[in-house]
Amino acid sequence: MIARVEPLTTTRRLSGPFDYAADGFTLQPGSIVRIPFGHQQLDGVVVGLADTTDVPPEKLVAPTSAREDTVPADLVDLALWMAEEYCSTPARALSIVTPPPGKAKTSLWAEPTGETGKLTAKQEELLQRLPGPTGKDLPALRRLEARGLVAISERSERRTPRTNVTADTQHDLTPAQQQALDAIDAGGSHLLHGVTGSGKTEVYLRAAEAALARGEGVIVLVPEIALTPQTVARFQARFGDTVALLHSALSEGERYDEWRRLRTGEARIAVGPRSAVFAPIENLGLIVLDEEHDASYKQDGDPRYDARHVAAYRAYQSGARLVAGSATPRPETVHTMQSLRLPARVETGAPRKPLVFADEPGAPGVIVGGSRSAPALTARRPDGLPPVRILDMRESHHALHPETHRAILASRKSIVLLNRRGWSNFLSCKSCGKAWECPRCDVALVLHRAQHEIACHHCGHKEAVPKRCDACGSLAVARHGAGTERVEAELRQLLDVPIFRLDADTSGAKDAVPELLARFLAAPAGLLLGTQMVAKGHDFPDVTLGVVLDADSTLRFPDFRAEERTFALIAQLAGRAGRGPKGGRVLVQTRSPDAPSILAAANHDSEGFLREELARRKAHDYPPFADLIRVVTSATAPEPARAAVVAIAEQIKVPNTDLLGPAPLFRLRDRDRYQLVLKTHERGAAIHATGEAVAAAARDKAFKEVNFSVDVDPV
Ligand SMILES: Nc1ncnc2c1ncn2[C@@H]1O[C@H](COP(=O)(O)OP(=O)(O)OP(=O)(O)O)[C@@H](O)[C@H]1O
Ligand SMILES: [Zn+2]
Repeated sequence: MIARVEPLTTTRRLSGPFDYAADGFTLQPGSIVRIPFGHQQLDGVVVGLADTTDVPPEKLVAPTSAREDTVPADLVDLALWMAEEYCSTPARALSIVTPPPGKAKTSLWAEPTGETGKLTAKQEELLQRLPGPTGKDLPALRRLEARGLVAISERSERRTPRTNVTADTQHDLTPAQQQALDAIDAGGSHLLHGVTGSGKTEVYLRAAEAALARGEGVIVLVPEIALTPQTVARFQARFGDTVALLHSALSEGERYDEWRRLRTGEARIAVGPRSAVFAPIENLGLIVLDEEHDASYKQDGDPRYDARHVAAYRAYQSGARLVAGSATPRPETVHTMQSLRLPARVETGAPRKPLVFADEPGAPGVIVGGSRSAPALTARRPDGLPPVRILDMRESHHALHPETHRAILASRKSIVLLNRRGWSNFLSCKSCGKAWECPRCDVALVLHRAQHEIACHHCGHKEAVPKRCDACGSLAVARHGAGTERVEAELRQLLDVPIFRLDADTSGAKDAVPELLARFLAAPAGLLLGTQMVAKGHDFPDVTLGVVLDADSTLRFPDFRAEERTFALIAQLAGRAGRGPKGGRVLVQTRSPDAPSILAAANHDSEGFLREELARRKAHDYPPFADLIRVVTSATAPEPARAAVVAIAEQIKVPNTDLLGPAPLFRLRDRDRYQLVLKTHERGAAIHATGEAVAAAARDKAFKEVNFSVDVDPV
């Protein structure tokens, strides 16, 4: 018997599989073997078995060992598909689906056999506490074992990840929820397009229950575990130990045990971020993609897979149902999946009353683009969503609009979003104009006052805050813009309620984020301030005010997704306010008060936004009407990177495909970069041609120093 093995290496220069003699091993596709490879020993994954080989017998060698844990065969197929789909290599794709390192932890366990005998009082007591772990009583228990009174065996011991425990409250479904559930149960792929707080999670829970009842397994994908502790807790509360958690913050032992529990079928629901799409679940019946618009579903390293696309393939491969849920779905998803609508919030507790704020006599209403004197409209929206007011900041020189200022003072509990961390975005010299830039990347350094440093948000470079300009010696250094750190300091002057700041600077330690979210949830009064992290799916019923500062910051990125991101961020933040019986409202500060994405978000009009956005995409031939593939080359000097991308561009000849570029990108981590973008109507052919062209360039000795990265469906 011959095993075809892909050695797990990261180089692009090697193309397997390679044949090994499999006699003496019980191997199957998905077995993991240690193999001699040239002068080294490597791990490899068996991708197929054969009876014959072209390798001459004297050269044919055998693996040195095989691991007990194996990759399910369908995940081997999935990885090989992914290698092609993302212009990666089989080895890189396979290394994503292999089991985590580690092994089961075992301990000794004692049980009474039912035999009786003469016992001392101490021994009597010992028997009373069984069955249980032997612990420090092992010697005494061994003596009882010798007399046949006790049986001692080795048991594997689960290392359980720590999570928030919540009580389970099962609701009777609303008619809209029931209709959605029925459609999901009937099979196929669906987009659950429900406004924020419409009870999407309850629909996922019921769909999962139905899958379990059919004997099927479930995968639930969430953006980031730390930011979605409530969703995770609700699955655990409903389904207990049949839920396994898969994410990177687990210890090695926990990760191994959770993987193993899924592999053996002891656990049947995997919950986790994007990599949980590779959970080893047999007879998969349902994949849930919560907050499907979230950018974290895209993997940054090679292969640059998109868990949403992989989930769709895996659902197709296994015949599983697929549910992608969001209040702000991507245009792509709306275009390709059948939509189920949850048009209104579920009423929780007493019916929501219109909120009257101290600064605003009379009823608040939906006032878009209005000033403080604009007449208040209706008392509350029929869909239960909070009214949103846009505040024009074009004339303002302060971080907070006077109305925002008053509203924050009047609100017990609020959330403020500013999608920029640090104190100020950049520093410049007032006399010579020098701007402080990263020495390794072409970007400005951001001031972090608490750390007394200026830092690069791309590579992590840090230096001391300059006291004078090193170009002209001037002492006048200007600080431009405001980030979360600065706004926090300003708010502290203003407020006597606790301020919880949530951004990449405050969320470093393990468990810091869920702990901060739990403290904010429990606090009777407080203000949660932070970057987009504050706009995720949190459910804080007593938040009555949501504020977005500098709402057009995401619009200023030159990217066809700028509108989509802006709309989603504002609508999601708005969705955090007014979820309880007290209701609430939202203020959006912006210098682009007429931007369609901002107006649509202020009206909670995702249908209108999607209609216009899809029309715009169609007019400009962007996804979902065309596919994009991005190739980036980088090197420590501009010329090799440029020459390599030109060589690739020259080799790609695909009909119905435009090449945009090559064009230089900004320098990153001391590497000069060039990019080429393919815009294509022949997805398969374009991927294939790109893969070939990049592989050829990677093999070319002239480009030995060049790194290549291919991004299919960049986000
Ligand atoms: N049928 C129901 N009856 C009463 N309450 C419900 C019902 N369904 C869900 N809820 C409650 O309504 C609240 C909002 O639901 P949930 O968090 O599932 O909304 P969501 O659509 O997932 O929101 P988001 O998009 O903001 O994440 C939760 O507290 C949930 O327990
Ligand atoms: Zn840098």
